[in-house]
Amino acid sequence: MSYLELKREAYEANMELQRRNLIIYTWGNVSQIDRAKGVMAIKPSGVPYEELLPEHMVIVDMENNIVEGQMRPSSDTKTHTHLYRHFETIGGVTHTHSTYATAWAQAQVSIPCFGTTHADFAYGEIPCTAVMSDEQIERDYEEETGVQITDAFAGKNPDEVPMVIVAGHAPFTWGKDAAKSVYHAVVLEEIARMAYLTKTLNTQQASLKQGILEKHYQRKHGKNAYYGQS
Ligand SMILES: O=C(CO)[C@@H](O)[C@H](O)COP(=O)(O)O
Repeated sequence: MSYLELKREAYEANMELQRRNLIIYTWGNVSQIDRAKGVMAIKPSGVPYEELLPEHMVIVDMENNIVEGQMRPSSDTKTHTHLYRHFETIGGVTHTHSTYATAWAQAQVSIPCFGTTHADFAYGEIPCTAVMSDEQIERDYEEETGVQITDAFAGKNPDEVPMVIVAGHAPFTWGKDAAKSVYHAVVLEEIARMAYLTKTLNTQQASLKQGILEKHYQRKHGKNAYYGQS
């Protein structure tokens, strides 16, 4: 894929985020990697989506060096590259401050799997990362955000749970490409909203036990259903 094509795909995914109403002003960002070239295209920092153009996307290598681009890459660049270096099957990363997923992140609570809608897309709970130490924050907040995410996925398969909420911050999602990572961001926001409403209904948690929901995930993904492709 040429840099132009990579920029175009990352650009289209960023615009889909806005079309899906997951963006306020310049919040959030989407990237896509070209693993053969060892670079990603990512949204430039602080540019309103209404003014964004494909040529504004910044090409960055996995050591966070700007390879091509006139603008400063997203302030979350180091988190994106950390995820690409550690989750070797992913091709796209999305970060938003979408309301319900961010509320769970601020509450520092993992999102339980209450039903099959959630289980269609994630195996078990959607983890919330541990709270970062002051030393981590002072050292390098964005890189350490990536560390907190990969630590939260120790023993987990990122293809089975293509989403996470970062304690005190907001969600990150991923997928086989930028478009799929945006799809997972939209799904996560709806799952987070449903889970919040389920909790506020203050009913005894439904009798659906986790085992049934995890079997539901395996049944759906085992049949390689559309949403089974991460
Ligand atoms: O999480 C944050 C800031 O806390 C970012 O997502 C900003 O909301 C967007 O930053 P840029 O991508 O424009 O640098």
